[in-house]
Amino acid sequence: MNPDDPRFVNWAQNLLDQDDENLEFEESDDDFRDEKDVKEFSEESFDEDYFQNEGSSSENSEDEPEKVAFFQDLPMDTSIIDDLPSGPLDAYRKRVNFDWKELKFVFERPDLLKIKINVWNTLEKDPLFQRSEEELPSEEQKRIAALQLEQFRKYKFMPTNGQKATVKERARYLMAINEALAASYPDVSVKQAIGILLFQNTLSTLGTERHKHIIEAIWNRQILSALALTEVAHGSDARNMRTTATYDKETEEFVINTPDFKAAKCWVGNLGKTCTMVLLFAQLYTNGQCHGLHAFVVPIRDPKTLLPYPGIIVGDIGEKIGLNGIDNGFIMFQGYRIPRENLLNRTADVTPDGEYESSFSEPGKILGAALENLSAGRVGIMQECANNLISAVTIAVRYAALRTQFGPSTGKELPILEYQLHQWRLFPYLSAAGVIKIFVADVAMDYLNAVEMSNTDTAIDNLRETISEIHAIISASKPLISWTCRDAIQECREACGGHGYLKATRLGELRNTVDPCVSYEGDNNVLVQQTSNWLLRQWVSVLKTGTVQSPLGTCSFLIKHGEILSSKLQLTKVEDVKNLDFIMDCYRWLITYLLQITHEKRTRVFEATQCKFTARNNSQVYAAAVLSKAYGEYVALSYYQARISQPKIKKDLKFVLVNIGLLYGLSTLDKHLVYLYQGRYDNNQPLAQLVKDAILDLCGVIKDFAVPLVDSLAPSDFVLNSILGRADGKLYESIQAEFFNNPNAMSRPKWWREIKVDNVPNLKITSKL
Ligand SMILES: Cc1cc2nc3c(=O)[nH]c(=O)nc-3n(C[C@H](O)[C@H](O)[C@H](O)COP(=O)(O)OP(=O)(O)OC[C@H]3O[C@@H](n4cnc5c(N)ncnc54)[C@H](O)[C@@H]3O)c2cc1C
Repeated sequence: MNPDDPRFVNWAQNLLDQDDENLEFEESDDDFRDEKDVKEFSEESFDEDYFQNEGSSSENSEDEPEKVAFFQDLPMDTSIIDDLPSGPLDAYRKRVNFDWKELKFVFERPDLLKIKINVWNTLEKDPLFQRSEEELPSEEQKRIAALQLEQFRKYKFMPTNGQKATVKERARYLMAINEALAASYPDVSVKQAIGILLFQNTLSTLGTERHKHIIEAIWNRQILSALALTEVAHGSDARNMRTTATYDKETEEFVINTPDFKAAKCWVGNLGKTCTMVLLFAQLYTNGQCHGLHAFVVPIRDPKTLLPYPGIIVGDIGEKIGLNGIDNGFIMFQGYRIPRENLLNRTADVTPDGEYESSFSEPGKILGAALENLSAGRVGIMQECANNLISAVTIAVRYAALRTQFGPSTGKELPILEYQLHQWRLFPYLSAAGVIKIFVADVAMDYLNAVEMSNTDTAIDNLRETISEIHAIISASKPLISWTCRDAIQECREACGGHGYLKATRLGELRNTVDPCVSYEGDNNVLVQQTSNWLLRQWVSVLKTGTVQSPLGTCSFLIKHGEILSSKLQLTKVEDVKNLDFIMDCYRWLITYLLQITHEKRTRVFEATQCKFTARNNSQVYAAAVLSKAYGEYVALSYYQARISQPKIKKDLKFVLVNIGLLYGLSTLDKHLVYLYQGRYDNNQPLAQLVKDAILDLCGVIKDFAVPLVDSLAPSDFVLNSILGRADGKLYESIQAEFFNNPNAMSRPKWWREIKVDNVPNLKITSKL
């Protein structure tokens, strides 16, 4: 395998289970299904307890495993970070004693930051990556993004020690390179993710020896691909997709057909204009029998001419709300033939004479491959959204520190950052940015560990349970983070007032880039159901056997469910709630309570309808959906708490980290208070009031370090690319430059004659002198 092999991202699209057979709320181990379903690499592999083995259930202690900070021992050379230019933001920067560069190394692993800085410095100098002043037509955006991708592929960003590093470390380096690209050129990053990284990853996990030459061609820059799952009439519901690949034993080929327009593959990135090959998901038929969705490599355009081959109708879907550098396309096949070998056959194959054969020997490895296929792209989205969230809050906080409005007396205006209402709007998102940045970095390592474990030949305890738990974590986290980022960007736009609406702030681009993240790689509202189903299985297990399968410890507390649900709050003062342990206790109670009411509701609906499908669907609102959200927040906070508890973190930095952890925790908990009252956890204590008082106290504390905090989170000005977010604080200078220098700012419009009014009385003011 190529040493640059990125085993970290995948675009295996949304093989989401919506089957009524798939409801596991009562019995979790008597509903095994046949092997076929697993081999289709659907989320169902996780949704069902195929691999649940009673003997291997981990009887966890309530103590959660220690999550080790993995980079505190790396050399922290702050000289790799440029100093910030002096300017009006210094007034806030001088309020703190901590070194913002040292804080940056809590948020970013030094070696990964170095890689990212190298990417950004290289792109900043490259003429092809200079940004246009004007809005370009979408065709031109596509041309430039395609050229930029070609150029990006030529750079060697992998550090020299990368060749010697483990597969997991190389994957982490590649994630950093991709993160750097996504933060600065999202269109190019998505094109690369789909066209190269995810394609290569799927070939590695679902393909075999016979596909190695295709992987080599990818690395030799001879192929750009697309991943085609979604159809016009079906996205989340992959099982009902209707594109077929029917085996013809006479010619030893598959014949691909699109029955009608509703079954056309669509929204597929790179498909519109640029890719030459497609990774196609189609229903496999042999001898008249359907074997479900399988993956095929399908050449669609002649690489020399970029013209489609006969038997294909392919095109671009047209202009989108954003990301117009990407050519999202549609495709229909009319009796289109591909060789038998183009089936990705790691888990099932078709013999030359048309027999369907499955190989089901290593379920742990297959589940690991499924995790890699389904989750890699989601982890990429989590990183991308974390960085976009940081960009948005950086712009809004720097603007708020510079923008003055009103004041206690004439001539004494206050920066809007000083207003409590403004702090309350922005700081929960600023805190979320810090918490999520750390959470994503650490959960990505756990994800890579699980993938690595599934690729080793030695038997590993709890591997299946670990993989299922990682899948549950990611299925809650991708929605949590993309929704948080979406909401944050809108609040930041509004927090910058009218100027925030200028294109040159970049808030609009950020908004449009993050927007589809809630839909692709698993629609958020569908994806969170994976998490609640996993949690419900743990709940059933704990009720029946007193055990849970939670090797990472994210729900091992359920073993004490009785004690948790009977506990009551004892609160007297605001300091009682300004405590991370208190917040974590509240979350443990909340998750346990939500599990109880969700399970009761699901059981009630099932008893009334005898339909698992209805029971699952009618226990989402005010139950399973909230449960997944609360679990996602809890997991994010527990990773964060584990990291900031590292003794090596300096006291002054810890002060910042603890306060933002508290604000994030309390402001998310604030939205769930109704459940804490409904379940009588508060026992008539003044919980709501104390939480609100604490939030406002924390806003007042964070105000004084908000600017250096964003300095430690923010990328360089080149990456941020916002006239309101510049590190030098030259706010009005950059607004003036934008007004004065925008193309045609002061020229008379070419079409002035069309609006000219004749016979206007002479109203010109003339001087009396
Ligand atoms: C910018 C962009 C790029 C994309 N790139 C690709 C690509 O490269 N390749 C590819 O194959 N696809 C791609 N897609 C498609 C994307 O993967 C799908 O849009 C996504 O899977 C959602 O499917 P859908 O659009 O059919 O929505 P649907 O599944 O029809 O969902 C519509 C709405 O119904 C809700 N819903 C559905 N089922 C349920 C349920 N059981 N309970 C409650 N609510 C439900 C969903 O939450 C959603 O809000 C892309 C999409 C976008 C926007």
